[in-house]
Amino acid sequence: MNTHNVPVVTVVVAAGSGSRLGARLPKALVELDSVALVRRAVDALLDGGVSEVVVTVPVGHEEAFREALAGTGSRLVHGGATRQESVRLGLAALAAPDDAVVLVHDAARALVPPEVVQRVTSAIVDGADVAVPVLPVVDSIRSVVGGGSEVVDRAMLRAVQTPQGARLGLLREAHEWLRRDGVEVTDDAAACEYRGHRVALVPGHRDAMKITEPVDLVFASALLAERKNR
Ligand SMILES: Nc1ccn([C@@H]2O[C@H](COP(=O)(O)OP(=O)(O)OP(=O)(O)O)[C@@H](O)[C@H]2O)c(=O)n1
Ligand SMILES: C[C@](O)(CO)[C@H](O)COP(=O)(O)O
Repeated sequence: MNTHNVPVVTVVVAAGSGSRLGARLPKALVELDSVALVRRAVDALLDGGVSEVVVTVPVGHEEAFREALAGTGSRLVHGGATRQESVRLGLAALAAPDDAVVLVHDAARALVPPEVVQRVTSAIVDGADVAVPVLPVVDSIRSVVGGGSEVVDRAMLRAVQTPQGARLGLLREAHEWLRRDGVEVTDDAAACEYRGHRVALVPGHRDAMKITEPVDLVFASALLAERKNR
């Protein structure tokens, strides 16, 4: 439920092919325990309090997405050639006012818990320009330099998840600037940072892992089974 006095809206980017997953279908339509990843992602955002949902979809799969999202009130728009382009097209399709909180979420992070959605929303309502959920890095990290490598202090590193939040007007403007300048970034926090905005970090969650390779579906299925015992 949204307890804030501004609308909270979302773009769920689902237009990728999922080449690393290697399924017959676009990745967002692949089912996890009989429910499409995109449906799980949209349901989690609705549980977290969003009121308007735009989903970017690949050309040629509109009907399958419509079926997967039946009853959610989602609007579908075609995505672009990159995630960044899909986000820009999705933002353009939202009807909410510029001061609405917008959350951009990867359909591939299908198991994001609603409390992460709420944390990101609250950070924006409380005044952050941009908010992203993060987790500490658990592996030792090396940076490849010249012919060798060197240790990086992992205490300083965080792995970034979605949803990423901002005010709708601010995020639209950031993406327009990237397009005008021909700059590619990997996420929406970096898009806002390009325009000089400050990024706030909130705690992410292991369940918001990005389903990328076939083994990730096995992990995700195990997480779902474990959730029933929580
Ligand atoms: N042109 C694109 C590319 C990606 N995405 C979305 O961005 C999210 C993160 O991308 P990723 O998980 O890397 O998905 P794919 O690009 O589909 O994967 P791959 O690189 O394995 O092809 C996904 O929900 C994906 O559907 C999108 O909407 N439009
Ligand atoms: C947005 C993201 O999921 C944050 O970790 C990530 O940057 C997407 O990158 P990808 O290369 O499109 O998977």
